[in-house]
Amino acid sequence: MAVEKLSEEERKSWLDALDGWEMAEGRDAIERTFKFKDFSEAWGFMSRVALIAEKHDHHPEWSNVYNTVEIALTTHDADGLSHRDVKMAKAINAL
Ligand SMILES: C[C@H](O)[C@H](O)[C@H]1CNC2=NC(N)=NC(=O)C2=N1
Repeated sequence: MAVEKLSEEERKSWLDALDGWEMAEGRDAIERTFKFKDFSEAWGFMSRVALIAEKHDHHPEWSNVYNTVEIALTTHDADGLSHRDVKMAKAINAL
């Protein structure tokens, strides 16, 4: 299903407002690193993100090493950033 990429205007206003997320190097994606006390807390967070991802039908690219979770958001159906990524980043930040 095709989705529109974010326009220049939308990028300026929306991406700035996303606490902690940065543009990825060399690709049209946003990234954020989350640190937790230990693996159990990191995994708990990932479980909650997984439920949000299913609800939004929008899935993160991510990795976990012990207490650290790295998340990249991009829209495969748009081959770049779309409003879906902004929505998802906001929902993750609200956890
Ligand atoms: C069929 C299904 O709705 C699509 O494949 C969804 C699933 N999750 C997705 N996740 C992400 N990150 N990008 C997508 O384009 C995407 N598309």
